[in-house]
Amino acid sequence: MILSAEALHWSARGVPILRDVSLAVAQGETLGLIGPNGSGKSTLMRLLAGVLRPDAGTVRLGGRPMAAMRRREVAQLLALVEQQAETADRVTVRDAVELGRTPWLSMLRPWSAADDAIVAEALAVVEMAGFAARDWATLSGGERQRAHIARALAQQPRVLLLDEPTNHLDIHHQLSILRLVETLPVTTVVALHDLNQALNCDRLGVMHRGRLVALGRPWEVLTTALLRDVFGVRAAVLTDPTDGARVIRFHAAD
Ligand SMILES: Nc1ncnc2c1ncn2[C@@H]1O[C@H](COP(=O)(O)OP(=O)(O)OP(=O)(O)O)[C@@H](O)[C@H]1O
Repeated sequence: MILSAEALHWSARGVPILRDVSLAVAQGETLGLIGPNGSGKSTLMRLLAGVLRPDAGTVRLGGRPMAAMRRREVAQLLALVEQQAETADRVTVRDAVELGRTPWLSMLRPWSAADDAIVAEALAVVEMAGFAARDWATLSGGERQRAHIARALAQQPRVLLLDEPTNHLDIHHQLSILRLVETLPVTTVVALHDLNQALNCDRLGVMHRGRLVALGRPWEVLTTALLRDVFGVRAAVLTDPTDGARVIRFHAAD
């Protein structure tokens, strides 16, 4: 398993936020994390990324306890794109994306043309090549989100953690980012609110009140009973006549 969590607990000022969460993500897999607002998705992402330390339990990256790894080692293997992540300094988009190369640079391995190429490629795949010289502060919310993803890609991680990556994006860019996530040769954990988009993940984990209450293949997890009990909605499954794909339509619970 490339990334795993065993019995994670995390509290904020004595209030339990995450309780007894265990999961394992296989190499190359896309695991979707879903759950209502405040259910613990972002907290779990931050624990998996090593940004937060669990009060109890262990996160392993490539089989090794993350707590025993150096920050640089973790950053060479794993990148996190947080929700509403901000870059406060006055920088260009290219500067911000170049930061993704930091874990790979050293006195013996200074910036090179290869790094320029990696940064250019990362900007291109999120359709931001034309924005490289722009001031970060002038970007729209969706352009920032795509530039943050470019920064994470420039890091060339083996594991990519994306917290609501389609937030702020128009429908074209939502679909292109999700397609990118599916096709990237990396292991991905992605928190999503759109349950129809989540259906494309290999597996889904469902957070509810700080616990992981379901984990499995999307159609096995998203039962009408779970949608009612966890999300408080009534669901109807429809079939798209153009390609036979199933989609879920949601109604307020009766
Ligand atoms: N540092 C903190 N101090 C106090 N409470 C916190 C802290 N961090 C998170 N929480 C609380 O923990 C709960 C889980 O938050 P989290 O951000 O993980 O939820 P989420 O599932 O990502 O929600 P959303 O879908 O709204 O983004 C929330 O009730 C939140 O208010």
